[in-house]
This record gives sequence, structure tokens and C-alpha cells, in this order.
Amino acid sequence: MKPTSGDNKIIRVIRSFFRSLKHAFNGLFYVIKTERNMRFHILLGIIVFAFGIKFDISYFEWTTILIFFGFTVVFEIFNTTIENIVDLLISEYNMNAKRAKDTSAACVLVFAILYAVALCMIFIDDFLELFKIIVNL
Ligand SMILES: Nc1ncnc2c1ncn2[C@@H]1O[C@H](COP(=O)(O)OP(=O)(O)OP(=O)(O)O)[C@@H](O)[C@H]1O
Repeated sequence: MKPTSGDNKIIRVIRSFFRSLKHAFNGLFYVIKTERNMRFHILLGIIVFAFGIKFDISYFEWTTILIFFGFTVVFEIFNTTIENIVDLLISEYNMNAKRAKDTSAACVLVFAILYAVALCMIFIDDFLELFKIIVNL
């Protein structure tokens, strides 16, 4: 059976969707490859995931961790976007470039601090229990 123009349109839409997906993954891999902080967030995420399983945290706690982890990673990606745009626009030293990069980095910092506080609130009891067991050994 011959493909109709409707079929061709669907194929074009699917191809364009996968092309966009490929570009988005290229962006993600670029940030992972170039940003040490991003690799740190991922490593921390894996450790937190392991602790979450070990201490059998609640559904609400998993959701909280997921939201904090997700936003920290997203802010790190945006930070890299800002850095690249600034470098594209200005190659020499410029006070506005400095402020743009510093404030963009501050977004990640503020959220990372809130993430750390949330992790402490979630795991503090489990860690205290573990500490007591170790001390009593
Ligand atoms: N063109 C510029 N003019 C003035 N200051 C700049 C400029 N480019 C970078 N800086 C300063 O140097 C810092 C580091 O910038 P750089 O582009 O090296 O980011 P980075 O080391 O990748 O940062 P991060 O570790 O947050 O990803 C910036 O936060 C800013 O204070």
C-alpha cells in the first residue's frame, strides 16, 4: 500500500520529535561532561536513593527528595546555559557578565542549601538510630 500525504506528515512529526529529543539529551550530556557540580549532584542523588531504600522512607519523603533533586539539577542546567550565553556575548572582563554568572550560580547554591536541609530533616532520626547502634556495639 502506498504511503499517503497524511502518513508522511506523521513520519515527519515523529522524526522531528526524536530530533528534538536528541538535542535535549546532547544538552544534558554536555552539562554532565563539563560541570563538576552536576556530577556531584548525580552522585549525591544515587547515595540519597540508596539511603532512601535502606531506611524505607515514606512516599511523601520520596516525593520531597525527587522535587529537590530535580530542581537542583534543572538550576545547574540553567546555570550552564547562562554561562554559555554570557561567554558568547562577552569575552573580556565585564562587571555585568560577572553579576549574571554569580547570580545564576547563586540560584543553584540557594536550592542546594534547601535540599541539604530537607535531607537532614528526612534522615536525621535514622542516622541518630544508626549512631546509637554503632556507639552501643
Ligand atoms: N566575562 C567575565 N567578566 C567578569 N567576570 C567573569 C567573567 N566570566 C567569568 N567571570 C567570573 O568568574 C566566575 C567563574 O566563571 P566561569 O565561566 O569559569 O564559570 P565556572 O567556573 O564554570 O562556574 P561554576 O563552577 O559555577 O559552573 C564567575 O562566577 C564570575 O564571577
